[in-house]
Amino acid sequence: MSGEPILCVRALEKRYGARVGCTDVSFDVWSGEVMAIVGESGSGKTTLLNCISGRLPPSSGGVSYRMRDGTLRDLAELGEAERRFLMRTDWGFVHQNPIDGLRMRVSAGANVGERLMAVGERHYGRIRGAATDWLGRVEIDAGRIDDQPVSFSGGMRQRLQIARNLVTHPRLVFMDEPTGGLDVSVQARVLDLLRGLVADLGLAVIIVTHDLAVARLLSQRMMVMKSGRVIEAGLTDRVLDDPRHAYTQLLVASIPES
Ligand SMILES: Nc1ncnc2c1ncn2[C@@H]1O[C@H](COP(=O)(O)OP(=O)(O)OP(=O)(O)O)[C@@H](O)[C@H]1O
Repeated sequence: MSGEPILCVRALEKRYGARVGCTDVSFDVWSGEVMAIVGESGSGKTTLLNCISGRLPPSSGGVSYRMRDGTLRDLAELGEAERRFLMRTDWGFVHQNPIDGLRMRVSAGANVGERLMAVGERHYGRIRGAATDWLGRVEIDAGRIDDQPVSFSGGMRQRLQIARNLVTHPRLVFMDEPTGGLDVSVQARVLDLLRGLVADLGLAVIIVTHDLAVARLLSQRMMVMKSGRVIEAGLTDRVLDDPRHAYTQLLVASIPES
């Protein structure tokens, strides 16, 4: 983590009519760091993630992203084609439910290969080779390359969704409760895998989770949200070991002893 931030969020607010989704949120993210956004249901995590990933227009405030050429661009000023290109190439989005991030009726290999084709790769052998390589990296047997994800377990589907996102070497990946829908034993394996890949690839990651154990395992920094606001932010170990805000203390105290 060095140099200039890859993402800058300033005074971001999203309202749904009179209801506040999130408000007064400002932070930066650097390459190679994982930032967790934690908080209870309804605290505004998903709203914030959707605003900063360009999926939802903020009511006010802004988000800027550092392009590969080093320029910092205001997302609101990008054209639709530029925004779509970013989403296909530089960014990834891992959904809680793999069904939202995969095409369930095309093969696993095509799910991975499709993202490569979207960035201009046309050579069948190279696409197949990259898909095989990525299935291996997410610990899916290469023999399943022609199977559709409908025949996969929940954990395999999630690992396939991760491969589909990472094959284009994105620089920034958004994750919305990536292990939320999985059994505990399966969660551990997916978390382990994510941790290794994020470190290997030097990705910037913004991950939404209500699970402080997931934040502890994956993130270096975290933000705690309550009623749409960030009430505490800092290094993950500091926030979890020495929470300053009464609400964070409550959240930390409610983690079951293992
Ligand atoms: N489409 C919507 N229309 C109206 N209000 C909404 C909408 N989406 C979210 N909200 C409200 O905005 C606030 C923040 O919700 P949000 O879904 O961002 O929280 P969250 O922390 O992600 O919760 P969860 O973990 O349950 O998804 C809540 O009060 C919610 O009711």
